[in-house]
Amino acid sequence: MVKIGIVGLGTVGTSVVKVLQKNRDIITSRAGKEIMPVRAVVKNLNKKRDVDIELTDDYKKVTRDSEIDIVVELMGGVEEAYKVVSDALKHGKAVVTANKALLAYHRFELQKLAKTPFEYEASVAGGIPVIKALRDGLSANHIEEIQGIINGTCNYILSEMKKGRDYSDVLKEAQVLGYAEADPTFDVGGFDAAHKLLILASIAYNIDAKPEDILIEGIENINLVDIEFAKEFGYEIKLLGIAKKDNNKIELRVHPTLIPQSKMIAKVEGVMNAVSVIGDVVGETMYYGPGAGGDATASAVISDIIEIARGQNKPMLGYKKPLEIEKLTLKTPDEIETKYYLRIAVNDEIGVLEKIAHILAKNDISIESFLQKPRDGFVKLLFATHKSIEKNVKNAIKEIEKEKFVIKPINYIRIEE
Ligand SMILES: NC(=O)C1=CN([C@@H]2O[C@H](COP(=O)(O)OP(=O)(O)OC[C@H]3O[C@@H](n4cnc5c(N)ncnc54)[C@H](OP(=O)(O)O)[C@@H]3O)[C@@H](O)[C@H]2O)C=CC1
Ligand SMILES: N[C@@H](CC=O)C(=O)O
Ligand code: NA
Repeated sequence: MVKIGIVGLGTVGTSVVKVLQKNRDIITSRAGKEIMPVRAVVKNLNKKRDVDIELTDDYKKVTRDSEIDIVVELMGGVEEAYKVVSDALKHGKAVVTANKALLAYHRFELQKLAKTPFEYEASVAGGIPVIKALRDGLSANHIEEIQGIINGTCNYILSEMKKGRDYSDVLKEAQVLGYAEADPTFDVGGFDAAHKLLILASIAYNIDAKPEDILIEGIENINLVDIEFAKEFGYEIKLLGIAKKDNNKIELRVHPTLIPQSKMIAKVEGVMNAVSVIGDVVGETMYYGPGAGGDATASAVISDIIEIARGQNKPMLGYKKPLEIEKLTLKTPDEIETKYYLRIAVNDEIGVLEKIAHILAKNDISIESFLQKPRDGFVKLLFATHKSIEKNVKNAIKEIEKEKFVIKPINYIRIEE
């Protein structure tokens, strides 16, 4: 028998206990042993629970109990969770976690500390086994690129906004459905997707970067005008996490992105996630499934528990020896190169277009297409650029915004084709 202690009995923890019971037959056969949840750590002992399990509010009763084999961390947060997980590792426990925020900051320290198995499938794209795909299935490949919809809450919000629904109503619904983080600004601000991207990048490239090192933009400023423009021009707007290798450099970024409707990833709706991984040997592979929610996440957490119960012990990030190839360096956000959509609201005056075109050209930005939409008393100018450098685009935006004919801050969305 394998005994587990669960730290955190919220959306995911409760589902883990329920699924271990509901699917006990198949889980026991696959693990070769019975898996028994013996105790759960919670913050509030007085809260009513949906599952019957011994409770404590002292995590050491799990991390230091000699009877417990695996500590499953499902409490969230960074420093408190780090304390719990490192205590478990120091006391010889195997660890399973769904906590991407913890891993975004501490994965390399935890890797050093872990002498016992450490699994984290649920931390990226919920129920999709993308960590196992990248760490195991694609381990013969140099990874060229990863692109993914890796936040279920944002994809749900963007999908519902297309139906004309209000942003804040949909966000509230995502919280009720158990998709959102305890603090939903992590979702809509792009930080949760960034945490996941950093985890994927560590497996793909062994790169140790922190959220502060990369470009992160959320969906808070996306509005119906952008969504309608996207539709009209054959694009969908998705929050993407992107990792791209460019010689010995790597770019990591999270931002709302215009994607042609014909692309598979553009068709991913609601809470579903999708991750495309391009390997130099295999070519493009794609993984699709539910990215958030109690049961989908529990499916991934329990797959890790089964793997440990079977006696498997793999290197945490997938590397048994130091890299033989040259270490990649991280591009600064300013160095990123992609296409951009700019929406500029201006007074309807002679010479405006010429002035804007001049500023763009001066900053080495070439226009791919252009559209002008008259509105009551002003004009909306929509530009799509050819590939341009982020720093030049930001400079051009600043310069154009200084012009008196510009009546609102300029909106921009990056394009991936
Ligand atoms: N929800 C989802 O779809 C997914 C979530 N995740 C990750 O899984 C983890 C759990 O998420 P979720 O279940 O949604 O979160 P919830 O907020 O629903 O649950 C958190 C649980 O942890 C307990 N807890 C929080 N802080 C402490 C503490 N200091 N000491 C003891 N217990 C504590 C809470 O106790 P109490 O009940 O008493 O308040 C609660 O039971 C997070 O890391 C999240 O990012 C990953 C993939 C998907
Ligand atoms: N809040 C996250 C939960 C899963 O990781 C999301 O919405 O994707
Ligand atoms: Na996963």
